[in-house]
Amino acid sequence: MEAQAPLSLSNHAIKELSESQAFTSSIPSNFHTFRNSDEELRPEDFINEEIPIIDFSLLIGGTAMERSEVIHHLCMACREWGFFMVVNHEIPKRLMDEMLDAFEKFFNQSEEEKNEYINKYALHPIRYGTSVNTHEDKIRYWRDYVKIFVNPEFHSPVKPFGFRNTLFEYAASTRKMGEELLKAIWESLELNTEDIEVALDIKSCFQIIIGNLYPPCPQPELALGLPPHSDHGLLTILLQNGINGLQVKHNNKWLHIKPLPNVFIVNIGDQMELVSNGRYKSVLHRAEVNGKNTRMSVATIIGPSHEAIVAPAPQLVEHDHHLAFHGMRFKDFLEQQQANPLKQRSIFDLLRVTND
Ligand SMILES: O=C(O)CCC(=O)C(=O)O
Ligand SMILES: [Fe+2]
Repeated sequence: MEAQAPLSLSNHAIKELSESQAFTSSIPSNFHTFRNSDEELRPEDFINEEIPIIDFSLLIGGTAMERSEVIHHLCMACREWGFFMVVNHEIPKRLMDEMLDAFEKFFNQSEEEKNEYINKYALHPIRYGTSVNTHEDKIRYWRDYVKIFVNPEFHSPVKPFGFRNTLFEYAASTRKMGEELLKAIWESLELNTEDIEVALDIKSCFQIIIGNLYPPCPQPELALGLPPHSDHGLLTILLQNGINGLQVKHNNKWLHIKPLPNVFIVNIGDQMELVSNGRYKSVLHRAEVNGKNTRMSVATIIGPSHEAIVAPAPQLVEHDHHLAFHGMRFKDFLEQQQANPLKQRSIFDLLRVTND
């Protein structure tokens, strides 16, 4: 089948493109992504049974013994996997559904309404767009998104009706869960819990909520929704609408992660790898698209405060006799990461301490 010519419009929503029927059988050539044949997955590469499961209720309401078992399990999950599933969390199913529904209504607005939030500046508090970084990327991705900063200052689009209230409640609930998980992860590194505030200024944590929309794609084997990347923060809490698409790299192999009802996937981000002196790995992941269904995800990224200079915890450096990374002010890290094309982990790799 002949490929369509590259699509030159700089910000053309994938949703409208998918619905326009302009590309019913083949997609524009600038959406073609390169994948090695060993990166192709087989259906049997679903591995949910093996992914570590963290029972949140035991972390906050269990006996001392139960809590310490969960923390032990978290240590293994963060070191060997970089991600885990969270079950028995306190976020109501009703709120999870309402959040997905609110984002769906956001994307269902007219292009004119959504385009109000197109913004070039990487740290603008509300940014709607397509692909990853429309102005920088040569390859385009089959994804529309809206990124909203919700803490320490809360922002929200005014429309659609009810979006703001749902976002506010969802942001507060995921932040609470994120803070509990962060404290537990800190403990799993055998660091003093009081030091977490000094190191990361969690009270003013920088929290972003990203709504991702991946409409049906006529050639899903050629396109990607999101290329391989790691997340910039400390933790990402991912909610999905029940459609497959998330893949993570584990032991050098891409694996499918099936979305399960009422379960969050949590992954370690770059700042956690940094502060843990490289003990905990910020995992590479990507999003596939499919030919039939619209996939949606809501990623909540919890980071340190903008002003925190994030560096490996001194106790870990001393214990390991090795400094794995240079420190950097989180805001500077973000500015660079968000303004550049998403190339695996390029900004993060610049902070790695090398011996030459
Ligand atoms: O849609 C997904 O499953 C992944 C989303 C993601 O990785 C992100 O927004 O950073
Ligand atoms: Fe991500």
